[in-house]
Amino acid sequence: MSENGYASDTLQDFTPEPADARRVVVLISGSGTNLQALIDAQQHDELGGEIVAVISNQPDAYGLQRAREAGIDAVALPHREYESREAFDGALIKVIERHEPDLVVLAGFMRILTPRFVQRFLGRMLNIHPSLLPAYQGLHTHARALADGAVEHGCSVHFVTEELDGGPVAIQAAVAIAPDETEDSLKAKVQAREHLIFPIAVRWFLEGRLRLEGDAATMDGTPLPPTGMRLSHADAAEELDEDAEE
Ligand SMILES: Nc1nc2c(c(=O)[nH]1)N[C@@H](CN(C=O)c1ccc(C(=O)N[C@@H](CCC(=O)O)C(=O)O)cc1)CN2
Ligand SMILES: NCC(=O)N[C@@H]1O[C@H](COP(=O)([O-])[O-])[C@@H](O)[C@H]1O
Repeated sequence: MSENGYASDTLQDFTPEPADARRVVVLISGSGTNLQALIDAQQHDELGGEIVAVISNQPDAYGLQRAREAGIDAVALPHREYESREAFDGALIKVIERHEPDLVVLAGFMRILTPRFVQRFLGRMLNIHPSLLPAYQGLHTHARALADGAVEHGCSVHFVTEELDGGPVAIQAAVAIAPDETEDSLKAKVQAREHLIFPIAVRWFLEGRLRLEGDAATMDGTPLPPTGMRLSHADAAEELDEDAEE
């Protein structure tokens, strides 16, 4: 019996895992600027875990080079070498599970994942999407927002579910669309925000603060609204600075 009267076997171990014990696998398809933001956060002890592997369905993705330069296991798994989406996802599951992740991160991963894959990692898989979900699910979000004459756009970090870009949102950041905005200038604005909110979302998940509970994302046990938490540029910078001071 412990001093406080509880049978020792009823006491849970509340000691959080050390940050370096929390393992992250990142899936990419391209340039990897979001991956780089995660790598940079890790190197400044702001990620709350360690990226143990980067996997790309595109063998020539520059993000694989970013991983190698950071000393991270970089794996090319060309989806075109598989006869079906299910076969590719099956191979992808095996590669991921070899690295025993606590979290799978989609950082510009451009393949729709099968229900089997999603169910395997449900609740521990986050995606960054270049719109203010639920607006503009799918592809070509910047061009669509411009074509609609939208005055606001942005990005969302969400839990991945079977519904494409329909999972519960954790964090959003918004940008204003200028009258003379181009697709390239809008993409640059949005990506600058992505590089701030994605590392924050990953860290909050690895710390156990951000979770998927049923159909809702929760933060410190409180359900989030369908559009998650809206972080301003100042909020995000402060969140990262605070961490840097710890
Ligand atoms: N089941 C899910 N799979 C994926 C999700 C999700 O929420 N549920 N998020 C996407 C990421 N994504 C947008 O954020 C996205 C990626 C890819 C596509 C898409 O249409 N892909 C095509 C191929 C396109 C190409 O190669 O350029 C396809 O897979 O046939 C839409 C949205 C990741 N997966
Ligand atoms: N629907 C998925 C999608 O469009 N994702 C988007 O791909 C880009 C990848 O850039 P990166 O490779 O430089 O991180 C990011 O802007 C991300 O929001």
